[in-house]
Amino acid sequence: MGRTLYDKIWDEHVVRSEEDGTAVLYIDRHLVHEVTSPQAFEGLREAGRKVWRISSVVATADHNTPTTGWERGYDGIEDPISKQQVTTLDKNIAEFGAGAYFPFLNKRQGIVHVIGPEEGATLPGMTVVCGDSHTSTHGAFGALAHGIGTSEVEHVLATQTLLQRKAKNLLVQVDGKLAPGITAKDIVLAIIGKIGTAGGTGYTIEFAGSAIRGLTMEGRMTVCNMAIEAGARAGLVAPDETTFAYVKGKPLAPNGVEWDQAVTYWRTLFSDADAKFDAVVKLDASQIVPQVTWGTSPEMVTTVDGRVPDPDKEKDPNKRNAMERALTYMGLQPGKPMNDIFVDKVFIGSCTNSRIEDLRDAAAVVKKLGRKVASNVKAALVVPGSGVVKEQAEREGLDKIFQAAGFEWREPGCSMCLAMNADRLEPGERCASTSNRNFEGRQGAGGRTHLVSPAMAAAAAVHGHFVDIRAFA
Ligand SMILES: CC(C)[C@H](C(=O)O)[C@@H](O)C(=O)O
Ligand code: SF4
Repeated sequence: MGRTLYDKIWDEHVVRSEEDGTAVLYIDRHLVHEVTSPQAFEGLREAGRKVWRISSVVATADHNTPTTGWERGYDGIEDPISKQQVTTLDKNIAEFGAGAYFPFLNKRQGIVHVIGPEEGATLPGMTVVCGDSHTSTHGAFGALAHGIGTSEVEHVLATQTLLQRKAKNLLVQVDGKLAPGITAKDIVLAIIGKIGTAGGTGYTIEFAGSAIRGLTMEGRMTVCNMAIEAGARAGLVAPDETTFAYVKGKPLAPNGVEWDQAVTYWRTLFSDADAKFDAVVKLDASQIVPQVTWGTSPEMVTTVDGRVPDPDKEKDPNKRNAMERALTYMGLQPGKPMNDIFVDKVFIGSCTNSRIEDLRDAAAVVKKLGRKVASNVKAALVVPGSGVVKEQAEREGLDKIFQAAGFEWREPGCSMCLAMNADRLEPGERCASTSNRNFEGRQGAGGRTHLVSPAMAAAAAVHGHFVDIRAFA
């Protein structure tokens, strides 16, 4: 019988299977950041163990790094705990080693899920892990990428393997042509709106169909990034010419004869025509409208031309309660048109949407509208995902477009995606954000997050409220 892409990568990496279904998987790439690695390195130290395969480790500091004040060096990290996390990673890498390390202030530093692919550290067919739930991002390359916990980080460092149970196969098939202005972010929010945040629980999702094929690598990464918000630990897109073109020439990618051999293998990485999926979900891309979340979970999402839903119309009492609570937290009334929601801050960044294409999308909207950030918007941040993205954007003059319109052009990092550094929302502040999570307090205690695409965030910044970008896309 045919195998799915997931089955193929899984089979290729099983070192040993137990009768109860657990398997020992070999791990090819281990991405490391400062939040989930300190105890893992400490564990190795205490046990007197070394890292099994140093070259597999690619590390960076991203969650706790500030996005301003880099000229002050480490003194620019105001918060002592943040500073300690960043310097602890420096020390651990100095002691244990890494295949590549991009520390704070390094030109190639950035969000771990942006720099992995950018450095060619993420390749098709690999098993990739990181102590971070959004490791699913790397599945865009046809790599089996799992987020893991700190104790598993230690286990992988020490043994190069991970204990896993095989998930079921879910195919999410998105066919058809997207309307102008509709992006990968809208696709994935629409998927989550349809299947819910538990829809992918217990599955590895393969995203397929002509609309997924038509996405760039940046777009595919946006989709796979949010597979975890759909409940799946891993998302996949089969590698193809778009993938190979992106990977070719990246610093850690194979070259010469090894490149040819790699591509020959990568071309075998697809789900066979007779492969069996445990579940299939289909979406028509042409029907997807710009998405905006209204609540405190990514599944609480609607279209920009829609209205805040009414809990009274929900029959399921649990759902009704969750909706009521979300609306209270978000300070929204049922029935309010989404495009009447005014925002206090705008955040364009995060491992979902901080790559060059995302910044181009946002800048294009700013340029087209020819307006400045609206007076009710206290701050509009543009935070490139890495130093490499930042440099590329500056070469293209995107920084000038943003700055001329009143946006702040920042240094790379996780920034306002989560309140672990200086960038955050104040209680009650409402934000149009290109990130991936909108639960209570995510961007700062009492902060209110609306998840949108970069183009939608840029349009909200200059209008001061959500607008349907299809009107000028
Ligand atoms: C800090 C880290 C462990 C966390 C994650 O696992 O995803 C963070 O990146 C997030 O997005 O919430
Ligand atoms: S950008 Fe946000 S979602 Fe991504 S790794 Fe950083 S904190 Fe997590």
